Amino acid sequence: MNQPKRIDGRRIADEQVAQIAQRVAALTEQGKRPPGLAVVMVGDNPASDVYVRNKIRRCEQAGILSREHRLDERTTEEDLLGLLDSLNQDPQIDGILVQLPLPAHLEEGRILKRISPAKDVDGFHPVNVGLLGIGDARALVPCTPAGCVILAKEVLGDLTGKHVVVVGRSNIVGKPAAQLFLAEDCSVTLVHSKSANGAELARQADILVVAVGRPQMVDESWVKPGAVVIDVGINRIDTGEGTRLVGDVDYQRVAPVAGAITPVPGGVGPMTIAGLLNNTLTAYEAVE
Ligand SMILES: Nc1nc(=O)c2c([nH]1)NC[C@@H]1CN(c3ccc(C(=O)N[C@@H](CCC(=O)O)C(=O)O)cc3)C=[N+]21
Repeated sequence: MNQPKRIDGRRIADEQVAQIAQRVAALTEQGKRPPGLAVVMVGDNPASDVYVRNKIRRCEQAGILSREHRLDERTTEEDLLGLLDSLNQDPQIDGILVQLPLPAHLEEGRILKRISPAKDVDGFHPVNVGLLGIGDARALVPCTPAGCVILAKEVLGDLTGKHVVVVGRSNIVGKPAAQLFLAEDCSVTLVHSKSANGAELARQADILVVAVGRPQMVDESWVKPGAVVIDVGINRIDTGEGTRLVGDVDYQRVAPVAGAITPVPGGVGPMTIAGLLNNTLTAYEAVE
């Protein structure tokens, strides 16, 4: 394997955004409307703020129309559902994203179900979850797991027969990542907080995907020499002299063992946004 160890998610995401921008430019040059994305944010969470700004900036780079809806922290569920209904009907809007986490008084499940599956660019609606589960190509697929697959393919090429261990079983990353790698003909193991022997299972992975939300939890004892390690975590930790972003993987300890590894930042994060733009264009193409 003649590959650099550090997988440059930012560069790969830049390439994807450039490709999306070309496809969008080809549409608008024909006089067609651009694809449109609505980002809905309730309350202000400083981390969400950064992500939402990144999303808007990337939309601009790609020529995708973006609209930001910032709602007060105390917005009622009724008002939020009303906004989603109007976005579902809006002919300029192809993709709707409700930034998570939501304030506690809003029930996430009910809200995510209100987004039209055709505009569900996060891939969180039960219809899209189901389409992904049965391997239907019409599914809008969750952006972060889609980015993980692209990064693994960037290093390994065809993934057929690879053993993927996914650490974490969330609906937004772990479970859909398992489905997407299965669709690539991988063998897939899901490891989670109740697993009896997580590190031992993880050491069998050709591709280790870590999405647990615990800073630097995975060390070299979880990694088979030469494995491809994909770190989904983004945790802000206090270093004593300011804060720093770290993943769920202890990069310093794991990098010497791994065949390739994604850094944080600059790994999976930028790929998530590229996936969002890609889904917005896919949703557009389904209606135009
Ligand atoms: N409905 C919904 N969909 C999401 O996709 C969603 C969400 N809610 N809530 C929050 C998480 C988090 N997320 C990230 C996106 C980009 C970066 C990203 O671009 N990170 C950069 C920079 C990070 C930084 O500087 O803070 C990097 O890793 O290099 C990170 C995290 C999307 N999320």
